[in-house]
Amino acid sequence: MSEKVLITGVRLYGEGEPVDVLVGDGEILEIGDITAGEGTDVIDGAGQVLLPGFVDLHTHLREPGREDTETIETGSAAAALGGYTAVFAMANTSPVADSVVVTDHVWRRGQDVGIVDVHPVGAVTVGLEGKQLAEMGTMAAGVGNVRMFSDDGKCVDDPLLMRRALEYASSLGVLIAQHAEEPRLTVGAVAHEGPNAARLGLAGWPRAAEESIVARDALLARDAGTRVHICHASTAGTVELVKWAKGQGISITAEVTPHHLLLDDSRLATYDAVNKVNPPLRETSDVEALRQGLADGTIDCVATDHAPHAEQDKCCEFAAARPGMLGLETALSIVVRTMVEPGLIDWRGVAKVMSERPAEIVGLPDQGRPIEVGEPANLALVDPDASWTVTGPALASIANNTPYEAMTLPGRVTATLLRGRVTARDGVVRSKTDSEIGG
Ligand SMILES: NC(=O)N[C@@H](CC(=O)O)C(=O)O
Ligand SMILES: [Zn+2]
Ligand SMILES: [Zn+2]
Repeated sequence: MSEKVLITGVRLYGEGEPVDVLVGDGEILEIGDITAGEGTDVIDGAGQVLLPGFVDLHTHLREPGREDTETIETGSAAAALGGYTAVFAMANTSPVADSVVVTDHVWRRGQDVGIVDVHPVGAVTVGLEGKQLAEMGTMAAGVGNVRMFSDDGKCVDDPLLMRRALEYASSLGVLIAQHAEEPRLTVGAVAHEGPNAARLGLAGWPRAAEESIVARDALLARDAGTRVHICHASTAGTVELVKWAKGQGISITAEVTPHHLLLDDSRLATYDAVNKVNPPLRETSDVEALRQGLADGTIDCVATDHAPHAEQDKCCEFAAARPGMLGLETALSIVVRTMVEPGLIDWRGVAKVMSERPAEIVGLPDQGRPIEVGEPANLALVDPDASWTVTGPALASIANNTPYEAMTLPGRVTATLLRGRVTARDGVVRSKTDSEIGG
């Protein structure tokens, strides 16, 4: 019944001789020298690299509540165009995803759209208020099968509450992801605390606000015997602390965003709030440490922290603007620029940090799988030699707040397959009903 797709002359993980890959019934059926059968959809993979579909542990889709900036549908389109086959939608929506009603809605809506698996992230605390634990067990037991909990946007700063959350997570077998920001150290803060912020007269967000929570949570995870996941690591000190904790045998994982791998706080000189993000863009020494940490495995994976914001929430005074930037469609290209081009990782490494490790961290059995016969056909096809120029309005997201406006970036996702179905191809999204979305 389902259509077969044949990707011809492609190099798996960018390695070895080109092969043909036949996909059908949601699986990889055959790898080798294959002649297309009648009715088979053929994708010319010559010169291209085949990778497992990407998994984003950190996405903001804004539905419910801010559908003027992104919906599950438009965010799914952006994800498919970016090579993603699964994304985790953070809980800081309105209403907050702190109940099974909301988390199940997000899952169902994602499945209805059907172009990427949208996994709901449940809130750790009711209303993200940091006072009372949300009903994690009920959310985990829902249709949405919530396996990650986070108050992202806010830090679970109360150490006792964080300790309890980790204990519950342990018995439920779910992951707690922490937005590490000691709020007492970031009152009014809008930019990385350093010479640039001082010169520009912007209130500083010190590295210690992040690092003190990372250190504390590593110790809490040690005592609870549970894993803690650190969202959007942004400082050299965080890399050192995660390395230390792993060395102690503590169960800790960490992600880095594409923007923290590329950009630094020298961008703030224009006062353009497109560069405002939490945690803030840091210094070149931090960028370098994050790249090294990702290359050596201290930092486990790349996560976009895709954060759409409306024009009126960005085009205002720097201090008043909302933090966050788009990331789904540009992530692969930024990883190519910051990690592949300088020789820090190869395509096998891209598969690891954008697909395999995130799938493992959160326990998704059908994602980040090897490209082998019998495995689920969740795939991203990448043209390593392509380059493209980013413009906000051309992205599938409703919001336009990309920090890469007018930049020409290397590497482009040319096709994405979710369970054997082509969800994006040559910049066009294919919904379940084959109508076009976004663009
Ligand atoms: N990263 C951001 O600057 N903003 C995120 C929240 C968050 O990830 O902390 C958002 O929801 O807009
Ligand atoms: Zn955050
Ligand atoms: Zn976030």
